[in-house]
Amino acid sequence: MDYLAARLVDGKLTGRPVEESVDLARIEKAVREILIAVGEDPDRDGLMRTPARVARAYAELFAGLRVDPGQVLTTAFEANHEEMVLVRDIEVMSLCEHHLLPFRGVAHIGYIPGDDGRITGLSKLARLVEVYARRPQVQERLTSQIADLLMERLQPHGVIAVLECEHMCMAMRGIQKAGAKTITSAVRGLFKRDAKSRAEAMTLIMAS
Ligand SMILES: Nc1nc2c(ncn2[C@@H]2O[C@H](COP(=O)(O)OP(=O)(O)OP(=O)(O)O)[C@@H](O)[C@H]2O)c(=O)[nH]1
Ligand SMILES: [Zn+2]
Repeated sequence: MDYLAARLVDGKLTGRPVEESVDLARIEKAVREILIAVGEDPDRDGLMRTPARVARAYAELFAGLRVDPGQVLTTAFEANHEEMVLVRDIEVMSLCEHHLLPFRGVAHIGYIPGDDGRITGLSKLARLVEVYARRPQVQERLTSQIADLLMERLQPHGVIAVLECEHMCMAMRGIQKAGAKTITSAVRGLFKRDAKSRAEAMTLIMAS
């Protein structure tokens, strides 16, 4: 099942399409207005169905607003693993909340399991990124939300989240600097207290 075309209810994915929970008609109306405002003819052939398409696209792109991120981390295993777990290069695609233009790049997420050795499924880290990324975002908040939820739900010794993204609002418009990468990090627990652990994680993250 396509995760983004579904909703999490009580920790289970339901087949309910995200379209059901956004006001498609209202988005359509707004997009039609935008087309008129920029000097286009919303009734010409190529644009006739655009407001409806954009509405469906937004329903998908903002699907994370209607998903409880905590539900993503319900699967945890007792593994007695006490060393760092790090998943690198998780694809990130989001929309900046200032311009509603995309920013994209990668996330690297690491954690050191807590005393109970509890770990989560690796895919859950990517799902967590997805839930928070599919909302109007700023990269800093996206980064800290990921770290904070992992700390809260997994109760590990520490979490580190590093995101490297390119923002289309800096590339396509405004200052027009394509290729500039923004790197944000959120360190929690042991990674914050212990420079050696943090350096070890950063070395693994930055290794190509
Ligand atoms: N900190 C942060 N800034 C962001 C992010 N995404 C976009 N921005 C910035 O948000 C700022 C909004 O600035 P404003 O001056 O209010 O808007 P603007 O006139 O469109 O700004 P310019 O992009 O400089 O033309 C810009 O500097 C963007 O580069 C993000 O994820 N984090
Ligand atoms: Zn922006």
